[in-house]
Amino acid sequence: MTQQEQHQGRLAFIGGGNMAEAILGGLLACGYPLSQCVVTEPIQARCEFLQSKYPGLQTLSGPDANRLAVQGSKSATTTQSLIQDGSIQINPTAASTDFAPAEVIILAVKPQVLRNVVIDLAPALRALQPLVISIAAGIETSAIVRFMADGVDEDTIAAGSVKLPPVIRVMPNTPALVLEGAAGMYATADATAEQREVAESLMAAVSKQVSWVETESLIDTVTGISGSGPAYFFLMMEAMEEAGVKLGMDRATAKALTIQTCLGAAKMAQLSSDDLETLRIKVTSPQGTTDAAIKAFEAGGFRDLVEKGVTAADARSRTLAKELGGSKL
Ligand SMILES: O=C(O)[C@@H]1CCC=N1
Repeated sequence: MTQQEQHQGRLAFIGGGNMAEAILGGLLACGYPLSQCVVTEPIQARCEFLQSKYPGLQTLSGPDANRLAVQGSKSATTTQSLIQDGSIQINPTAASTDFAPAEVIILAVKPQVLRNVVIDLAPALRALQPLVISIAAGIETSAIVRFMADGVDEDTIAAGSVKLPPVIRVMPNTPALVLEGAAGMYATADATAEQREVAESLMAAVSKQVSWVETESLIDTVTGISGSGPAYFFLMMEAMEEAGVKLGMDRATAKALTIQTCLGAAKMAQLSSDDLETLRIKVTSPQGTTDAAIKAFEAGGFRDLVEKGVTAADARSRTLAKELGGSKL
């Protein structure tokens, strides 16, 4: 989807943390109209930070903030009375103080609070049918659908007289903060091709790699690879920096060489037509220095260890789904 074609509808971020900020920042950098965005965030200081970073951004706090962001306000008088009774705090200098209903909702709250947030929004979501995009780790679309159906009996849902909005689940990663994200996406069957495209174009603003998965359980694997993955590379870089220091190098030099090596290797891997193994072999002269290092890594079970790490993250994502999306909650 080109920038001209990019969806520019009313967008509500529910939660204004790091990932919401990354996605918002990327969209604004791509020309998404600021006046079409609203961010809800319970911490007032965080709202002020976002307002100063993105002048004119509409932020909402207070008990009615999420509902107002999703369903809009019937009139300026209604908004005024919500402000007066303390139900919401708005940015009065925002580019837009008109609260039209949102077409796309990005659920960017912590997984632990997602259930209550969605249940609170359920009537508005059912009435307005926005596209719902969740970036919460470990919460399955079926749980989100169940939260959206809160208060409606199963027979009514099954009969189709109450419709639930489609849900697209995304696992982004923190390099989105520097527009270098990698994201995995999964859509429920009722999401249309156009809605998938809208979600993809929003995520592509901050992610160089966007991959759809056909089964939702693969989102747990995306979490194990790219969601948690930046931390694995940071760990590897920490260890390399430390090794350099132990061998007598100053920390700043060891750090700078490590970071550039990581970046350079990633760029080669991305641009080269060689596979990863071939690239490794090309650096490794027989009986040379790299050969010595690789043998030490292999002897220490490096590949097994990496597999164990990725598998542990994947398993934790599945457990979170049970803990946070379970019907008991
Ligand atoms: O560690 C976590 O739970 C989240 C999910 C992926 C990255 N961070």
